[in-house]
Amino acid sequence: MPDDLLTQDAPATYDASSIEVLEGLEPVRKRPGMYIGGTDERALHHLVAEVLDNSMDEAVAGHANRIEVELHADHAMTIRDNGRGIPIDPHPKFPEKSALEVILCTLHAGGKFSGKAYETSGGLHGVGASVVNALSDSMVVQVARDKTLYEQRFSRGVPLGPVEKVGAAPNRRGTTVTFHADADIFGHHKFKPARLFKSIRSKAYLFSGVEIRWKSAIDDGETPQEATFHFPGGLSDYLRETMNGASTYAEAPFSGTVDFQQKFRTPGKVEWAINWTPSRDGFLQSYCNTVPTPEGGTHVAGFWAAILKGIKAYGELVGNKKAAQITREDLIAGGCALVSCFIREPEFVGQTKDRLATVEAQRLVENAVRDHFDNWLAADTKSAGAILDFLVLRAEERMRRRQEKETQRKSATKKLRLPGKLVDCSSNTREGTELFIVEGDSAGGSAKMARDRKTQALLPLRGKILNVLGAASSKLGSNAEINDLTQALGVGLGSRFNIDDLRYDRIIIMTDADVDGAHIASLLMTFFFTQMRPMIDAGHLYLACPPLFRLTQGAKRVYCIDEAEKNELLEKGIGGKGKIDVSRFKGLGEMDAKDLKETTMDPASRKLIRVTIDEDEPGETGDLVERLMGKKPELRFQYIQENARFVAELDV
Ligand SMILES: Nc1ncnc2c1ncn2[C@@H]1O[C@H](COP(=O)(O)OP(=O)(O)OP(=O)(O)O)[C@@H](O)[C@H]1O
Ligand SMILES: [Mg+2]
Ligand SMILES: [Mg+2]
Repeated sequence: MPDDLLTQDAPATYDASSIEVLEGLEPVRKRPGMYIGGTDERALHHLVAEVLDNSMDEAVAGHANRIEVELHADHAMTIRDNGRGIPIDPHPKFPEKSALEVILCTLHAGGKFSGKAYETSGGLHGVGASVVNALSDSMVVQVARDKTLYEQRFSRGVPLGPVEKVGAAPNRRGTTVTFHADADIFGHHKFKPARLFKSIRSKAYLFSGVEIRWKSAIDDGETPQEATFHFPGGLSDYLRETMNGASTYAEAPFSGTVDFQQKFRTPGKVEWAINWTPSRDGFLQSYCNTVPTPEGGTHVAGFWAAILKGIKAYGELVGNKKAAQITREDLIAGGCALVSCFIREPEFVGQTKDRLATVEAQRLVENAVRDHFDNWLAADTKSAGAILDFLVLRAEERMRRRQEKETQRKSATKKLRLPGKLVDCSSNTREGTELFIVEGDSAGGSAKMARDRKTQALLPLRGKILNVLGAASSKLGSNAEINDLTQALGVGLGSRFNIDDLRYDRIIIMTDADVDGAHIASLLMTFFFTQMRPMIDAGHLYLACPPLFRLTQGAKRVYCIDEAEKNELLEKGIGGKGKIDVSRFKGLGEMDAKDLKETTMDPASRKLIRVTIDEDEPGETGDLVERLMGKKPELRFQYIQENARFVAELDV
């Protein structure tokens, strides 16, 4: 599409009045971590993602079809699109300022809150552009609109002058942002051409309606200094490229696109591609509105649910009884998958948008993929058979391994000296067993009655365990609480840790829903992270989510995780008769066994959070420990709080 065609299509309603202001700018330079997850290399590259995402949003909304990304010799970055251009007319709320200035100098100013100017955008907070501006020692924004070229310059978030007309732009429109990251913030970190190249290329795969041009003045010896990306083949091409010639069970990947509008009468779509291979570990890369979500989220949960249900149903259809044993774990092991969804008003965890939290996405993606998968399996019986056999094999292997461990556990249990206060479960196999690490003895009381004796064990911990990050390893061995814990788990510390010795399937930290509880949980997580990391990697560590409130109305009883949920329910009503009675649990000990079981312990009704670590980014893990254990308790608490609200990775 040539530029002028796009110009004619642009609706007249996208102007300053579509930009809403919710709050003022200030803390970005003081606390960059809050907005871009740190000040390291990953955070630096996130600046480019923010500006590029804004151009991608223009493209996905149908207003731009070309984006140029350029890395200059001085490490400044330019991102240019041929979209509508950021509005430059005076903003209705601040008549003395242009919308451009409001957008770049105000947090929470944006055109993506209402869905009027954009339908399914990656941007949603109205924060990205202003954050990049605040963290750049120089930023120049040029807007070509109405045949005129406008420009405004900034330094560290402060305008150096008003927006000015700098020339004519008869055949051009769009936004050009050039910024230079502030070394006061990012220190010695510099842009890496290879990293930029990779993320830009993936953007082009995610939206075939855009052409992205890459240019770099810096030669790293491996990355092309110029390239043009346009991939009409979308995700299945991307998957083929990513799998890099590995042999696969299906001849062609199972891939497709479903338009939610057509199918469910709601805006958005999902695109996916998956194939299984014997020759490498599986992976899943997920995106929402072209924003990478390395930690997955609801769209990913929906995707795996569709695949799992589909393959099991197919197994039943062809009379393969063993298909019923397949779990999500088996699917993931050799499955290489890409999932990209576009939804309206996505909810992410944090400004770096690592995880999608929109509940709706799970149902939409699952339903969309499920139909297609059933048809695909039925149509290509050769591939379907090969995949089914492979997955059944994986399931059997997994069960055999577990069996071996169970036998080991039995004999290990006899030999082991178990701590006196451990309330063990009666099952003598590891499969399906859980250890609840509970805070305080009083909680232990109701937990004892609430537990399932066969599969649920309890270990009450008294007081706060040693702040192990500060302690030398030699001190660890002499700490009584830590000794009890490692004995109960059946494992050694650090290099002596062997995951096969683990005596339980799930280790669940269950602490009060208050600051102290959060502190203890973070101490424990840090301890596990530094001493028993493979246990976290293999997905054995969980946080329980005890509720904070109980609402009773006549015979009706409901529980709420936090203040917000309580208020919402009080407003909506809970469907009982008479007055609503609110009780707040000060700690686990205040809950009776029935409450505790129903809300926190019973696998049928509880919520659990699986503790995970983002492996991709080396900077990340350090951050986690720092955030959990650093000098600021409020950050720790925030971490727990943020995560405690997220319940997408529900217990099954
Ligand atoms: N390249 C662009 N073309 C057109 N409008 C833009 C462009 N970049 C930014 N905008 C406008 O500026 C607003 C603010 O951008 P900003 O990145 O600060 O927030 P956002 O994209 O709304 O949300 P997020 O903080 O999640 O990125 C956008 O909502 C959009 O209206
Ligand atoms: Mg944005
Ligand atoms: Mg903004």
